[in-house]
Amino acid sequence: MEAVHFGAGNIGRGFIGETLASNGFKINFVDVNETIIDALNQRGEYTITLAAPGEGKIHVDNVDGLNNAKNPDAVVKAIAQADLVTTAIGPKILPLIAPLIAQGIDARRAAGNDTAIDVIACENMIGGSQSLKKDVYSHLDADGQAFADAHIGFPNAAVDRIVPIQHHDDPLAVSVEDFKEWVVDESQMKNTGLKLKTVEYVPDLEPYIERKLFSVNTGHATTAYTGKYLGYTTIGDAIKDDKVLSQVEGALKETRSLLLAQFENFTEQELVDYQNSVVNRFKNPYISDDISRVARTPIRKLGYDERFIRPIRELKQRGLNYSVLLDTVGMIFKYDEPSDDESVKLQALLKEKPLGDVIKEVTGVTDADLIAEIQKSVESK
Ligand SMILES: NC(=O)c1ccc[n+]([C@@H]2O[C@H](COP(=O)([O-])OP(=O)(O)OC[C@H]3O[C@@H](n4cnc5c(N)ncnc54)[C@H](O)[C@@H]3O)[C@@H](O)[C@H]2O)c1
Ligand SMILES: O=P(O)(O)OC[C@@H](O)[C@@H](O)[C@H](O)[C@H](O)CO
Repeated sequence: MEAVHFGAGNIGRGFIGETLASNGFKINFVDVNETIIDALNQRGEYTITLAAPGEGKIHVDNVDGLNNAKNPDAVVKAIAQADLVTTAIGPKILPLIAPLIAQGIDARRAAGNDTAIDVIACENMIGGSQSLKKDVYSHLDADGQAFADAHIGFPNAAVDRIVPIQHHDDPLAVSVEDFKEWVVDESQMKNTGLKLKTVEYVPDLEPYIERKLFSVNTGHATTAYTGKYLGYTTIGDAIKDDKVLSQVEGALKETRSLLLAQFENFTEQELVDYQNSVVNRFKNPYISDDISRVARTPIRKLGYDERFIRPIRELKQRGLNYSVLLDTVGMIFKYDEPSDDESVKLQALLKEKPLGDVIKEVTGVTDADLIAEIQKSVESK
């Protein structure tokens, strides 16, 4: 079996690659990073190290690399023959790879390959694969869309494993935490006969992606932005500070109350245990994770359906408390990191325009009361 995986970065090599290889796939990694693609082609294998006691090794082989900037035709050809397509490339990049996936689908149609296949976006976002589907469909004509309706699934997914920026001489080496979780919405699959070992298939992903995004990612981002505000540079150092820890616990208590109000899938105790284990993962002494990675792209993280604004909106709608989340949003607007284009853009916007306008622009919030509350939070920092 062959998989085409877009994004040979941290989570791509450090989690998706491991899972696909252990399920017997040959993996065609697609990326624009020449160093990584060349190394994959030269060696056809790489090693994952577990950032845990004993530092166990996982060997991934039967891999190669395709450079989509230099050789897009090879990517189209690979999709035409693939049994599975996955991505871990970042939400903002999905629209950029959609034309190639559409061409791959057209190539399957032209070759009469009507074997069902799924395209799974493994990104930190709600509705990632379905959002990619929209982008892909905008590059297909009516016949291509009908073919895709019949044979190509875009099941949403949630993936969870902390994989920091890597600092090794070997460009393929990747150090990851032991914990891993990959959940797929089986109701949106077309190739239901292909279920990967160690991946969980659920009839409705919403509770799982929201539990993940509003626990792991809200908690992680709260650690990062509060940590940066207090002068830290790594997640491990920040979470040792009681002020940071109590901000994280407060934010998670608020998202927990929302998850409990929304879903019947989890008991309060299950959510407490889940969120405690999440916070313990941030304390993992075997990992050094830069705040600049976890806080990256602050404008994306302030988005309408993202890890702060969505729970705040939904808590407000239910009359539940969101004061710690709101306080953290104030710190995101202060996030000033010259190496991060979105941070630079946000700080420039704040200089150019009235605060209320910037809040509307980046969060998409239209509720005047909530805009005023966010404004007050930013001004308090
Ligand atoms: N790292 C984690 O802990 C983690 C965990 C779960 C989910 N995620 C999600 O996975 C996605 C990737 O995150 P990451 O940490 O692996 O990032 P990363 O930067 O390490 O990897 C992204 C890869 O995409 C490649 N890329 C960028 N633009 C491209 C293009 N136009 N065409 C082809 N390749 C391109 C980059 O070269 C890079 O190798 C994000 O959505 C992230 O939220 C990350
Ligand atoms: O990848 P982002 O920028 O959406 O979020 C940064 C981190 O919180 C994230 O990558 C986590 O490490 C990951 O989601 C853990 O599963």
